[in-house]
Amino acid sequence: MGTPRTLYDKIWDSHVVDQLEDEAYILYIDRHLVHEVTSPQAFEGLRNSGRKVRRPDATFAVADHNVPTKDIEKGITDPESKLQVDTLEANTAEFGVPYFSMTDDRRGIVHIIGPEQGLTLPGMTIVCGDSHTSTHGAFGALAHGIGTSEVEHVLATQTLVQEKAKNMRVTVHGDLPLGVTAKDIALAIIGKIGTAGGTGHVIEYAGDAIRALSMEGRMTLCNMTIEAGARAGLIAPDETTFEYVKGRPYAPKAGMYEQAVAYWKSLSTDEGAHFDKEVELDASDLIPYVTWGTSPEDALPITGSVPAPGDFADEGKRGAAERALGYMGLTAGMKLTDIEVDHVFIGSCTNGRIEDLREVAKIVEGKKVKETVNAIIVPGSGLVKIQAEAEGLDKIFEAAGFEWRQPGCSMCLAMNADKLDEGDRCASTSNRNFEGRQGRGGRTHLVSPGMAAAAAVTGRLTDVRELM
Ligand SMILES: CC(C)[C@H](C(=O)O)[C@@H](O)C(=O)O
Ligand code: SF4
Repeated sequence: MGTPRTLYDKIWDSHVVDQLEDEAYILYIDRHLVHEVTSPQAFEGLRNSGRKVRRPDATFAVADHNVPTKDIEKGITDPESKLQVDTLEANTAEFGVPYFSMTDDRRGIVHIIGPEQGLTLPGMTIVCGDSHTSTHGAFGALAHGIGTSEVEHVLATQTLVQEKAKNMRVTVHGDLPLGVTAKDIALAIIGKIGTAGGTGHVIEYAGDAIRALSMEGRMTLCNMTIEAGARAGLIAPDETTFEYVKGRPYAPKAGMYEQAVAYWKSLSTDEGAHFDKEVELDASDLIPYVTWGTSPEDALPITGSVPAPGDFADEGKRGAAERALGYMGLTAGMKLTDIEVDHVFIGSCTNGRIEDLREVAKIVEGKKVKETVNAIIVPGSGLVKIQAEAEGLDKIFEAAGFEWRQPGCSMCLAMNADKLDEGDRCASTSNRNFEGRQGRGGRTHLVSPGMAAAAAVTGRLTDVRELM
């Protein structure tokens, strides 16, 4: 028996190809996901040096950030967006990289289609030129974002130079109360440890509340791990994971699947393995969360009030709070439930999956979106859209007054036509509430899908439990 190892240690050890000097290692990459924003210079670099893509079969591309969510049949009108998507299409054709085009039903946000297609599997190393690659850690894969020069390196060599991160464990005990979701767990954790709380670490999530989460919920939680500053998030694979993966287009087929499961079962942290940092939470203490400021750590239970700068002991935090209150147009002390919204955005790689849409449908069925609110629902992929329509969810949404769109990143970061205007206030199921994130001067409150649905109906931030 060797030293007990964490799940992160195990995946790391099985992918180290070589050690360079100091702390730098060459890590083998099993899956490389590519989108249009961070890949153009990488392909250009390959072309300039006359290199090929080393493993096109381990690479997969899709356009998501710049795609319109309306009238996609008419193509992209914005010239910059069109150029980026056309460039990805041309590069994938030239280098032989598999690609779902803008008219393919299987397209969507890269972090939604990876799992959906079975491209994301337990024990893998997965990278993408995108910070929310942490999403795939929900499968017990070591998954993280990389920069464009690293995208080129991985395309050329199928390896990445990395330093090993430290181990951190976040344990969530107990059962989640009614109306509380994975999104609330994520916001509660970031509210507690801050956006630098995970810096230099890979976070493994453990505990009964995590085990009870669906794959969708686990993806939501791992997605937001990057907002806690960590390199990656991990959840050990279990029966929930194996069931989800089974039968997916790129997953191991019968025979191979059983062998794979036998291996995946070894992917958990050994008893007594060392964690450099431990955080514990009790799920039964949680209620629905919302952010009031311009950082994901500005998260509070919906029953709370907007804080005053003086509430923060740290001088830097006081200054940040003052600026955030100004930008958000909020007064210290006001109740969070008195904040009125004029937009609701439901979608993104955080909460654009089928389970999220079912949650929304449950809340809004038979109700109306408040007339002052502009509410859009953007499925995370074409397959999520098809599934939702097969279940009649689109009819429920449209009857309530939501706009039902085509898949893409959309108003999560406003690289396409879906944007907030100056001063607009939005309850959003996405992951970032930075200044200008959803459009210049736009104000974002991060919430779960149920909370977004509740805000759409009442026109203000609302405790979803009142509508259940
Ligand atoms: C455009 C892309 C590089 C970016 C990221 O890395 O996360 C985007 O997806 C985001 O969510 O801000
Ligand atoms: S949905 Fe948002 S967070 Fe996710 S990849 Fe797209 S822009 Fe980034």
